[in-house]
Amino acid sequence: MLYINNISLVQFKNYQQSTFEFNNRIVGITGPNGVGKTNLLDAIYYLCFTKSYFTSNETQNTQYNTNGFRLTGDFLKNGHTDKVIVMVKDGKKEISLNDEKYDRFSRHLGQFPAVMIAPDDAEIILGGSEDRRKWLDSLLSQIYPEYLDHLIIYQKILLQRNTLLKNMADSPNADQLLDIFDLQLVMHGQPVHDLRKSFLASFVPKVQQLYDYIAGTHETVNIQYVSTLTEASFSDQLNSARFKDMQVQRTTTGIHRDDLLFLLNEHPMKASASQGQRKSFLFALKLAQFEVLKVLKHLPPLLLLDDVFEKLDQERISRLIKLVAADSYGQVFITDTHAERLQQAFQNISSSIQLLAI
Ligand SMILES: Nc1ncnc2c1ncn2[C@@H]1O[C@H](COP(=O)(O)OP(=O)(O)OP(=O)(O)O)[C@@H](O)[C@H]1O
Repeated sequence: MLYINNISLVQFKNYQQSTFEFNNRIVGITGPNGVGKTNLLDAIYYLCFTKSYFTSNETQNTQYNTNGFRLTGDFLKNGHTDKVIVMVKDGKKEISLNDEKYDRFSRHLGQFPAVMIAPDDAEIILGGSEDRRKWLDSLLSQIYPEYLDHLIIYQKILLQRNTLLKNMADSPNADQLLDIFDLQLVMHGQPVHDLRKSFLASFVPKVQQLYDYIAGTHETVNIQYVSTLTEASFSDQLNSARFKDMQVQRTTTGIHRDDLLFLLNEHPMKASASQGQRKSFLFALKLAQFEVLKVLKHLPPLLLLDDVFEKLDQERISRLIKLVAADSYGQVFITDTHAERLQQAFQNISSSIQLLAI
């Protein structure tokens, strides 16, 4: 099991200096709008992921008019206590586990798995292809370490290739260089494509199952993987697009253009699904992600649920609460402006909840 027992926040967003003790598997965080409920969830997320869920700009995480923040959390993982400390000062970040500093933060990733579900996640459906790739990349990087390695190299080569395309006139051996870049793009892009494809094929049935449960009815959901690499071999595509790439001065084909098409009853969700249906789908997507991580990490991740009650009808809320209260889930944090609503929802299923009023 994975639990966080307590957390201390110093100069993190609106928290000057606060400590919270968590003594239950289900923790409700309540209080009026703007009091810092989401910020507290984000602080927990930060300790697990070495970054905020919402922004990579540390100035936004640091309390106004201060030059840094500190987060400390005591985790209980399979019977052992682990202390994680994050310190950000004057733009410099240090992270330690049990007083040992990390030289690479990526080593921390996956040790304390967590899944956040927040209202801004709607961007995964409504935003651009970049939002969907970001979600998929973050998930697959946690599952397959080699995925992140390929992706980082691919992006580096892509940048170099695009720079070359912009400076063709100054590069006498541009064609040879492009040949080398293309080989490397294929070498690192193809495995990313293959992992995205095989993962989604096994992931969609899980999402469908969870969607049906939350919605309480069957509506077909699907995730189509849209990639130029499915149409022809990547190296052929790079070859045939080379002239065009030179004209537009960027790489027009490859996994950096991939997208996911979310469908509800075979119609694009972005255009036709209601807000409640979209939200139910996002829950299904994130809870399927939770299940995948749980199997892989051999323990249930922390589940951080922000503003879950908005836009869901009573029936869907009840089913969701019943699901996350089940023993197969680990520690769950839920924010809500209404303490009574939260308490009632868990009382209805005879589940205990710690209510933390901020
Ligand atoms: N860097 C910062 N320094 C100080 N305060 C900040 C900083 N960033 C955000 N805040 C404050 O944090 C508050 C927002 O907190 P948060 O989003 O956690 O609220 P919430 O309780 O989740 O609200 P809601 O119920 O509306 O979702 C705002 O009052 C905002 O002014």
